[in-house]
Amino acid sequence: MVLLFFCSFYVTSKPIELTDAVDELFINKQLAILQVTSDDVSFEDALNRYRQGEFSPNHEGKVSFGFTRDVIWTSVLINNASSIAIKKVFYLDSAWLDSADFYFVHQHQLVANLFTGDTLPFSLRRSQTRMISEEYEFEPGLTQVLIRFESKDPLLIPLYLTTAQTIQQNAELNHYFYGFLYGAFFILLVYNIVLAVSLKDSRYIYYSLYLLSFLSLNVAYTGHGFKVLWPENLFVQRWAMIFFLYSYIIFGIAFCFEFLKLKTYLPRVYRFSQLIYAALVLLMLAVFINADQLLAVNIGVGLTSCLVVIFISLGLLALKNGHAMVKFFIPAVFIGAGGAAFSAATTWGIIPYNTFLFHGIEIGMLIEMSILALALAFNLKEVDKARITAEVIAQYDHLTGLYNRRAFTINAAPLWELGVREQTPLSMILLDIDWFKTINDKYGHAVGDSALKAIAKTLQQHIRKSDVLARWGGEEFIIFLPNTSQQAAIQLANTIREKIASVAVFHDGEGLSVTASFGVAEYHSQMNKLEELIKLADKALYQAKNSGRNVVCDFPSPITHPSQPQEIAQQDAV
Ligand SMILES: Nc1nc2c(ncn2[C@@H]2O[C@H](COP(=O)(O)OP(=O)(O)OP(=O)(O)O)[C@@H](O)[C@H]2O)c(=O)[nH]1
Repeated sequence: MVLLFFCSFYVTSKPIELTDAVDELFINKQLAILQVTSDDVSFEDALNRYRQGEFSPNHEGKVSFGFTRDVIWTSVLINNASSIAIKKVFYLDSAWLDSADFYFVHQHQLVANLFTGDTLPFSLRRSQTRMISEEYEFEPGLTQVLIRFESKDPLLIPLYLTTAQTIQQNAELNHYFYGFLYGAFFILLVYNIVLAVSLKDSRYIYYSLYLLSFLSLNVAYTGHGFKVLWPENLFVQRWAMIFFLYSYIIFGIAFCFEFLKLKTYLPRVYRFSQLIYAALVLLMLAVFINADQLLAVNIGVGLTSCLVVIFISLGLLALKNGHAMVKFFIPAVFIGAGGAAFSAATTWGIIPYNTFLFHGIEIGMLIEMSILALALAFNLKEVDKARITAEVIAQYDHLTGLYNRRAFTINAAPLWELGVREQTPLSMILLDIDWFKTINDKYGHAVGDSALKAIAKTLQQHIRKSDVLARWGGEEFIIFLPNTSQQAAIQLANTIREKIASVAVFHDGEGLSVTASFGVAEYHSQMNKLEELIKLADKALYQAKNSGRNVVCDFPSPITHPSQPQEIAQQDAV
């Protein structure tokens, strides 16, 4: 019996020498494995089968056994060549195993059996590490450790022989890593929720939900949830990860559809979007009602691997149809969903397990989320630019490029207020092209437009930077002159009047002369509003029109000249 026992050690693997072992040793290669379909193989059966040589060596260090209802029995031999007991910890770099049951055989006796896993409330675990672990004190001599693994989640058993101190040191590094990761995700989340609320743009809402579901999924599958948020609740521990996995898929697709603006760029796919959402929600309901945890995770992880293909295909199609923002989307999802696909594939056992690949989803998603946030910020900049352009356009008259009536009021008001407060002279010139209807009727609207542009240019050339010039109406212009007396305004009006009359507007090679009539008014202390000054200038303009046109009339202050406007100069009209 003893001979058989030692022979079987020889067949499977060599013992791990504790006195030589480094602080943290990855021991999957030293495991001997028996995969059984029924879970009624007892410890004694497993030990017998080990002794009969039914366990196979795991020389390649296989970690992932994929989605299986099988039970995995593993055996590892530990030799303590010293004369004192040595404490070591079996540490699984996985947080979602249903059960990991350890049986310690020393000198042909079962000396300890320790059960752990997700089927126990977290508080009942002897070892309170986030990942599954079990501490044991190895007596001098050879100990065989048989471990039974079972899970309704992917069967992933990256097994380390380590020490409590090393776990503590690693935990600190982990705290930094997850502190950074969750901090970064949290900032992105808050930033996008604020944008979603303030801009009422559905893309930011779906982005926030996509981000939140990934964050929740990560909290669940890394074991943070079980350790901190629901340590007693086995039901939540069983279903939270699956729920968040499906939420991540559904909101990922919803965000993709919104970001790619399917309605505009891929209308054919858009027609099916409601159907796709409904199908995904129904699928989620079905897997929960069916209550088959393993099947649910299997389908979920499968869909996660498909997301990268769906995202990139739709992205390329949208790009082809002219959606410029996709230049951000494609690299982002390539990295993010690509990382998720690698994590899924390594979990599934399609590609060999590697801790970097397993955490690919976290790094990938962080990069993806940052690029997408950048894209949304870029979009914000574009929206802002468009808003500013619209605002600028709304201020100017498109034909002459001068301020319009609204912009005139906005720009003149503060100068008016300042002048009134400081009691400096303020003047207004209102001018109207003479016989403009006749010009339009006789030479056409295009010639009328050229006249308007030529006059606008003349006006611009004669005013000061501090004056406010605008197109007041159809063929009317207005100039507000701060710090200008009526006398100076009249002088300027006459200069402009003469200049307008001398500027030729061409029609079929023939130059036409255009004239304008001017009304000038000055602020006086009984005025309260800018409009009152404009009204006076308008009265003076009316007088100018009645006085034969191509003249400047002023409206003297009622204090010195109580009633009639005065004609200053007159020339023949067109
Ligand atoms: N070409 C052109 N014509 C315009 C524009 N805006 C207004 N008008 C024309 O300007 C003309 C103004 O005519 P009226 O108000 O009768 O004035 P008027 O012919 O200049 O006569 P008086 O002002 O009394 O000298 C109308 O025929 C309008 O159609 C424009 O942007 N372009």
